[in-house]
Amino acid sequence: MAGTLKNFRSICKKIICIGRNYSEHASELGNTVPTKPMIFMKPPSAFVAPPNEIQIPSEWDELHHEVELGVIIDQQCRNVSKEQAEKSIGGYCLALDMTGRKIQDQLKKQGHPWLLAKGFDTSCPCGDFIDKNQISLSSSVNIWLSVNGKMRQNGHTRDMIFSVPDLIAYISKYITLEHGDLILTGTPAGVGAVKRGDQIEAGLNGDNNLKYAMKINVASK
Ligand SMILES: O=C([O-])CC(=O)C(=O)O
Ligand SMILES: [Mg+2]
Repeated sequence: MAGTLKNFRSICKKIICIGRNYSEHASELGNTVPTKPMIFMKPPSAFVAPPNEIQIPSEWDELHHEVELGVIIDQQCRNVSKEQAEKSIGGYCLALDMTGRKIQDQLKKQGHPWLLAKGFDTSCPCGDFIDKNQISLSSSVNIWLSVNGKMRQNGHTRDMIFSVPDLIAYISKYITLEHGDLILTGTPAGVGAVKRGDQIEAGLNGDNNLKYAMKINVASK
Protein backbone atom coordinates (compact mmCIF):
# COMPACT_ATOMS: atom_id res chain seq x y z
CA MET A 1 0.00 0.00 0.00
CA ALA A 2 2.68 2.49 1.04
CA GLY A 3 4.18 2.79 -2.44
CA THR A 4 1.06 4.28 -3.91
CA LEU A 5 1.27 7.18 -1.44
CA LYS A 6 3.88 8.71 -3.77
CA ASN A 7 0.81 9.63 -5.83
CA PHE A 8 -1.08 11.00 -2.82
CA ARG A 9 -2.39 13.93 -4.87
CA SER A 10 -4.33 11.64 -7.19
CA ILE A 11 -5.67 9.27 -4.49
CA CYS A 12 -6.42 11.88 -1.79
CA LYS A 13 -10.13 12.10 -0.96
CA LYS A 14 -9.91 14.90 1.57
CA ILE A 15 -7.55 17.61 2.68
CA ILE A 16 -8.24 18.42 6.32
CA CYS A 17 -6.65 21.61 7.60
CA ILE A 18 -5.95 22.77 11.14
CA GLY A 19 -6.28 26.45 12.00
CA ARG A 20 -4.55 28.37 14.80
CA ASN A 21 -2.23 25.54 15.82
CA TYR A 22 0.66 27.93 16.60
CA SER A 23 -0.13 30.55 19.25
CA GLU A 24 2.02 33.28 17.64
CA HIS A 25 0.06 32.92 14.41
CA ALA A 26 -3.32 32.90 16.21
CA SER A 27 -2.29 36.16 17.92
CA GLU A 28 -0.97 37.87 14.76
CA LEU A 29 -4.46 37.60 13.22
CA GLY A 30 -6.17 38.64 16.46
CA ASN A 31 -7.61 35.17 17.12
CA THR A 32 -7.76 33.44 20.49
CA VAL A 33 -5.63 30.35 21.06
CA PRO A 34 -7.91 27.30 20.69
CA THR A 35 -8.52 24.77 23.43
CA LYS A 36 -9.52 22.11 20.87
CA PRO A 37 -8.18 21.67 17.30
CA MET A 38 -10.01 23.92 14.83
CA ILE A 39 -10.60 22.12 11.55
CA PHE A 40 -11.74 22.96 8.03
CA MET A 41 -11.29 21.40 4.59
CA LYS A 42 -10.04 22.03 1.09
CA PRO A 43 -11.24 19.92 -1.87
CA PRO A 44 -8.60 17.81 -3.68
CA SER A 45 -9.14 20.07 -6.73
CA ALA A 46 -7.08 22.62 -4.72
CA PHE A 47 -3.82 20.71 -5.38
CA VAL A 48 -1.12 22.28 -7.53
CA ALA A 49 2.54 21.34 -7.90
CA PRO A 50 5.41 23.14 -9.63
CA PRO A 51 6.03 23.88 -12.49
CA ASN A 52 2.31 24.74 -12.44
CA GLU A 53 1.55 28.09 -10.83
CA ILE A 54 -0.72 29.42 -8.11
CA GLN A 55 -3.65 31.28 -9.69
CA ILE A 56 -5.21 34.19 -7.82
CA PRO A 57 -8.97 34.14 -8.56
CA SER A 58 -9.63 36.93 -11.08
CA GLU A 59 -11.59 39.30 -8.83
CA TRP A 60 -9.02 39.15 -5.97
CA ASP A 61 -5.78 41.14 -5.88
CA GLU A 62 -3.69 39.05 -3.48
CA LEU A 63 -3.48 35.89 -1.39
CA HIS A 64 -1.80 35.10 1.91
CA HIS A 65 0.85 32.38 2.12
CA GLU A 66 0.83 29.85 4.98
CA VAL A 67 3.59 27.22 5.05
CA GLU A 68 2.62 23.98 6.80
CA LEU A 69 3.74 20.42 7.48
CA GLY A 70 1.44 18.02 5.60
CA VAL A 71 0.76 14.55 7.06
CA ILE A 72 -0.33 11.79 4.67
CA ILE A 73 -2.47 8.96 6.03
CA ASP A 74 -1.64 5.37 5.11
CA GLN A 75 -4.06 3.17 7.04
CA GLN A 76 -7.72 3.96 7.44
CA CYS A 77 -8.42 5.16 10.96
CA ARG A 78 -11.51 5.83 12.95
CA ASN A 79 -11.62 6.87 16.59
CA VAL A 80 -7.96 5.94 17.16
CA SER A 81 -5.77 6.54 20.21
CA LYS A 82 -2.64 8.69 19.90
CA GLU A 83 -0.53 5.51 19.75
CA GLN A 84 -2.62 4.06 16.92
CA ALA A 85 -2.60 7.47 15.23
CA GLU A 86 1.18 7.30 14.85
CA LYS A 87 0.89 3.96 13.06
CA SER A 88 -1.63 5.37 10.59
CA ILE A 89 0.88 7.88 9.17
CA GLY A 90 2.36 6.97 5.79
CA GLY A 91 4.43 10.09 5.15
CA TYR A 92 4.68 13.82 4.99
CA CYS A 93 4.90 16.69 2.52
CA LEU A 94 5.62 20.37 2.46
CA ALA A 95 2.29 22.12 1.92
CA LEU A 96 1.04 25.67 1.47
CA ASP A 97 -2.39 26.76 2.67
CA MET A 98 -2.98 29.65 0.27
CA THR A 99 -5.69 31.89 1.67
CA GLY A 100 -7.89 34.70 0.36
CA ARG A 101 -7.50 36.60 3.64
CA LYS A 102 -9.84 39.48 2.81
CA ILE A 103 -12.60 37.05 1.82
CA GLN A 104 -11.90 34.95 4.90
CA ASP A 105 -12.29 38.06 7.10
CA GLN A 106 -15.64 38.87 5.45
CA LEU A 107 -16.84 35.27 5.82
CA LYS A 108 -15.76 35.21 9.48
CA LYS A 109 -17.75 38.36 10.20
CA GLN A 110 -20.82 36.85 8.54
CA GLY A 111 -20.35 33.58 10.43
CA HIS A 112 -20.09 31.72 7.11
CA PRO A 113 -17.84 28.78 6.16
CA TRP A 114 -14.34 29.59 4.83
CA LEU A 115 -14.52 27.30 1.79
CA LEU A 116 -14.08 29.98 -0.88
CA ALA A 117 -11.22 31.68 0.97
CA LYS A 118 -9.36 28.40 1.49
CA GLY A 119 -10.53 25.94 -1.18
CA PHE A 120 -10.26 27.69 -4.55
CA ASP A 121 -8.30 25.93 -7.33
CA THR A 122 -4.50 25.97 -6.63
CA SER A 123 -4.98 26.88 -2.95
CA CYS A 124 -3.00 23.78 -1.91
CA PRO A 125 0.50 23.70 -3.44
CA CYS A 126 2.31 20.57 -2.23
CA GLY A 127 5.80 19.18 -2.57
CA ASP A 128 6.78 15.55 -3.10
CA PHE A 129 5.93 12.64 -0.82
CA ILE A 130 8.41 12.26 2.08
CA ASP A 131 8.49 8.78 3.61
CA LYS A 132 7.48 8.52 7.28
CA ASN A 133 10.91 7.13 8.20
CA GLN A 134 12.50 10.46 7.27
CA ILE A 135 10.77 12.43 10.03
CA SER A 136 10.55 11.24 13.61
CA LEU A 137 7.60 12.59 15.52
CA SER A 138 9.77 13.14 18.59
CA SER A 139 11.89 15.66 16.67
CA SER A 140 11.03 19.18 15.54
CA VAL A 141 10.82 20.09 11.85
CA ASN A 142 11.77 23.57 10.69
CA ILE A 143 9.36 24.96 8.08
CA TRP A 144 10.14 28.20 6.25
CA LEU A 145 8.89 30.31 3.37
CA SER A 146 10.31 33.25 1.43
CA VAL A 147 8.73 35.58 -1.15
CA ASN A 148 10.96 37.08 -3.87
CA GLY A 149 13.99 36.02 -1.82
CA LYS A 150 12.86 37.59 1.49
CA MET A 151 12.23 35.27 4.44
CA ARG A 152 8.66 35.60 5.72
CA GLN A 153 8.01 32.50 7.84
CA ASN A 154 10.50 30.41 9.81
CA GLY A 155 8.86 28.16 12.38
CA HIS A 156 9.31 24.85 14.18
CA THR A 157 6.76 22.09 14.59
CA ARG A 158 7.69 21.81 18.30
CA ASP A 159 5.61 25.00 18.72
CA MET A 160 2.39 23.33 17.58
CA ILE A 161 -0.34 23.52 20.21
CA PHE A 162 -1.69 20.08 19.20
CA SER A 163 0.81 17.43 18.10
CA VAL A 164 0.37 15.33 14.96
CA PRO A 165 -0.94 12.27 16.94
CA ASP A 166 -3.28 14.57 18.93
CA LEU A 167 -4.68 15.91 15.66
CA ILE A 168 -5.23 12.50 14.05
CA ALA A 169 -6.86 11.12 17.23
CA TYR A 170 -9.15 14.16 17.44
CA ILE A 171 -10.19 14.24 13.77
CA SER A 172 -10.75 10.47 13.65
CA LYS A 173 -13.34 10.68 16.43
CA TYR A 174 -15.62 12.38 13.93
CA ILE A 175 -14.29 11.74 10.43
CA THR A 176 -12.82 8.46 9.14
CA LEU A 177 -9.35 9.12 7.72
CA GLU A 178 -8.49 7.09 4.64
CA HIS A 179 -5.43 6.03 2.66
CA GLY A 180 -4.07 9.09 0.85
CA ASP A 181 -5.87 11.72 2.93
CA LEU A 182 -3.78 14.79 3.76
CA ILE A 183 -3.77 16.81 6.98
CA LEU A 184 -2.34 20.33 6.93
CA THR A 185 -1.15 20.92 10.50
CA GLY A 186 -1.38 24.72 10.71
CA THR A 187 0.97 27.58 10.01
CA PRO A 188 3.55 29.34 12.18
CA ALA A 189 3.66 33.16 12.42
CA GLY A 190 4.67 35.45 9.57
CA VAL A 191 1.81 35.01 7.10
CA GLY A 192 1.55 37.80 4.54
CA ALA A 193 0.45 38.80 1.07
CA VAL A 194 1.61 37.57 -2.33
CA LYS A 195 0.64 39.26 -5.59
CA ARG A 196 0.58 38.16 -9.22
CA GLY A 197 4.10 37.44 -10.47
CA ASP A 198 5.64 36.79 -7.02
CA GLN A 199 8.00 33.88 -6.50
CA ILE A 200 7.56 31.68 -3.46
CA GLU A 201 10.22 29.37 -2.12
CA ALA A 202 9.44 27.11 0.83
CA GLY A 203 11.21 24.33 2.63
CA LEU A 204 11.32 21.83 5.39
CA ASN A 205 14.40 20.79 7.40
CA GLY A 206 14.29 17.78 9.67
CA ASP A 207 16.65 15.54 11.56
CA ASN A 208 18.61 12.89 9.57
CA ASN A 209 19.81 15.73 7.27
CA LEU A 210 16.37 15.93 5.68
CA LYS A 211 16.23 19.08 3.56
CA TYR A 212 13.40 19.63 1.14
CA ALA A 213 12.68 22.84 -0.78
CA MET A 214 10.31 23.84 -3.54
CA LYS A 215 9.80 26.93 -5.69
CA ILE A 216 6.38 27.86 -6.95
CA ASN A 217 5.32 31.03 -8.74
CA VAL A 218 2.15 33.04 -8.47
CA ALA A 219 0.85 33.39 -12.04
CA SER A 220 1.37 36.87 -13.45
CA LYS A 221 -2.15 37.03 -14.97
O1 LIG B 1 -4.99 31.53 9.75
C1 LIG B 1 -5.87 30.79 9.30
O2 LIG B 1 -6.50 31.06 8.30
C2 LIG B 1 -6.04 29.48 9.96
C3 LIG B 1 -5.06 28.56 9.38
O3 LIG B 1 -5.22 28.06 8.30
C4 LIG B 1 -3.81 28.28 10.11
O4 LIG B 1 -3.67 28.71 11.26
O5 LIG B 1 -2.95 27.63 9.53
MG1 LIG C 1 -3.43 27.23 7.48
